Amino acid sequence: MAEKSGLKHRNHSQQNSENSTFDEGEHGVEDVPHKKSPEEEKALLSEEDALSARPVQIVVAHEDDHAFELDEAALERILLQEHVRDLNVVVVSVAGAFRKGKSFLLDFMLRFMYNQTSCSWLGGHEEPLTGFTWRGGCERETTGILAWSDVFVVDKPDGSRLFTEYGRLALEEIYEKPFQTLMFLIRDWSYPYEHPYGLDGGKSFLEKRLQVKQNQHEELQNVRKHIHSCFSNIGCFLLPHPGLKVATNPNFDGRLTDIDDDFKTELVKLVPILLSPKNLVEKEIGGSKVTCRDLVQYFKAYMKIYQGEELPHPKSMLQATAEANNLAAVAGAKDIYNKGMEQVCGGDKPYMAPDQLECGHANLRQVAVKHFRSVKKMGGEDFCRCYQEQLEAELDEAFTNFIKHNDGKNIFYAARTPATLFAVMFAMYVASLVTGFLGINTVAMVCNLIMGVALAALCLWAYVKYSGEFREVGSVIDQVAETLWEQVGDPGVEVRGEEMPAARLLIRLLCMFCFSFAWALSLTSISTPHLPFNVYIFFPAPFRSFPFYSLPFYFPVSPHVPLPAYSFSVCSQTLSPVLFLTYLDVTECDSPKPLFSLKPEFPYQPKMWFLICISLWLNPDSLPFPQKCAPAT
Ligand SMILES: Nc1nc2c(ncn2[C@@H]2O[C@H](COP(=O)(O)OP(=O)(O)OP(=O)(O)O)[C@@H](O)[C@H]2O)c(=O)[nH]1
Repeated sequence: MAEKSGLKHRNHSQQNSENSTFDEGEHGVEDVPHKKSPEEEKALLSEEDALSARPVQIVVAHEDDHAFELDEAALERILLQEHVRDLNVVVVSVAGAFRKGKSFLLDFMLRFMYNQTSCSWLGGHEEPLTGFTWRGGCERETTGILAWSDVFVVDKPDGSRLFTEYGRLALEEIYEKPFQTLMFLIRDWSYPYEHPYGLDGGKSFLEKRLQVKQNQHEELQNVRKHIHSCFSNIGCFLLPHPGLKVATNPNFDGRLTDIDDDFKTELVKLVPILLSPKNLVEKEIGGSKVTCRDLVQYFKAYMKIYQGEELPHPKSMLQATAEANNLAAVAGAKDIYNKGMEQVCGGDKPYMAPDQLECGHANLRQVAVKHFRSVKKMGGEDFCRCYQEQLEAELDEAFTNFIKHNDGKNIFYAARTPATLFAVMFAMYVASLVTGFLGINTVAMVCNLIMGVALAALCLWAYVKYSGEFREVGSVIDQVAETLWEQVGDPGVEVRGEEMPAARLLIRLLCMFCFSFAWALSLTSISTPHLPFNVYIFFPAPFRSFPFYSLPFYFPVSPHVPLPAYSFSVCSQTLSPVLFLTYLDVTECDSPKPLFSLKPEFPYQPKMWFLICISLWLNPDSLPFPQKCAPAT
């Protein structure tokens, strides 16, 4: 294979090399996919487009280690453009040994594609030839494979009834032939008196050359016998010599005035034979038309088998074709699924219920798999089943991304991380209080430490969300919180006969804590200053007149008595979650005080009431309703 490099420029510094012929050879392949749709035809045909378009290196040849590398991104930029990727592709390749004038010919083909509606597509007499880089001299110019960056969109005529009928009858035959059209182009043809220039002369010449003779080497005989069974259509074109200026003048830049008339006359016949819409042949592999998107898969598959030092075995080529064939069907089916899902829950669609999303996924998955199965593929049933499994796995993976995307639109989902971190902080706070109270200071310290870490994580997370920086750190925090949520959420905890995940319970408790704390702060307190430390017990307003108010607070408050001993519920069973906050202030008193005093100490706290509102909103059924309360005696 060979070559095209550099952008649109030309090097005329070297002289043209010795005469050579166009033929199929082991060197040089340059591919130009072609297409057209009516709306875009005009735009595409404009000269401006031609100026912005350029050759793109899609296969890079590493000459040192004799390896080829596919530039997937470059190929995808060309073939996966929105307006062409699903259209059937026509591939026009010019292959031949180096220095044979492939780029030169391709540049005339480009002129035709950009100006095919005009009869003077060949160009101005003094106009230098541009497009693929070409030059004179004996050193090779192009390496690897280049493709033209513009994909031409062409409306193929339907053809006459006869043509379709022929196509139908020939279908079976075409299916069996792996390749479509092969055109031998013989340049510098010097014997027009034996075989005239052009297609007819080429045909008679080729027939003679492809005759099988007994005295030929067996291998030559085999090539001649098999070539017709490989290609649906074989042709030959005899092109005259372009003239001495083309071949020997180092300053020749492709202008028509320097090219012989005979050559130009035949060129004007040759290019439309190859490129006029009615002559274009859509690429078919295994009997199915290949789209631009499929072509990407074929490139990838074939490049894999060309990695080795040796030419690939025909069997591995067939396998690569079957592989690419299936991969192309997978890509097509995935595209159907993705487009469908975009309609269902795309970026501009609002959050949707998970079960509806699941339902949409199930339907589209079925459609995609059906499409995959309906596409004609090579490799047999077992081979195809592997790819169907791959497709199903990829669709399921895509679905998990759609779920994430959908969840991202749910503001409550977004609040999961801070809620989890907040719950951790709260749990650690309570644990440190209890363990500290019990004198297990090491554990209390660890709990405090975890609380500090959770707080730091919460602040960091808030910063990441606000600034959009350190997103990786943010996603790690999200992941840890998610895991915690799932881990804690898994084991169900029964609360009032209701199965409740532990995470939800934790949040519920948190709400209750906020509520009670806020409530208590705004109410009456009792202090017990006769003790070595103050004890504040806050009662909600509705219970202010209850008899136990007058009880002497003579609790054996000591660091060895667990905190829950000081907490008590006065509500009936129906309102069990009512929580009275016992707040212990362990600062020592300076002087002896009366046994206890009853005084409204805390001013009204607006912020706390705000918290109550939030608690109510988040979890209304966990809140106490004092008016219904039947206090315990
Ligand atoms: N004799 C002759 N020379 C030609 C013909 N067509 C092009 N040339 C000349 O051949 C030389 C090589 O042309 P290129 O188009 O660069 O050839 P290429 O096959 O692309 O070469 P590489 O990029 O090295 O593979 C140039 O000087 C052309 O002017 C032809 O039909 N006959």
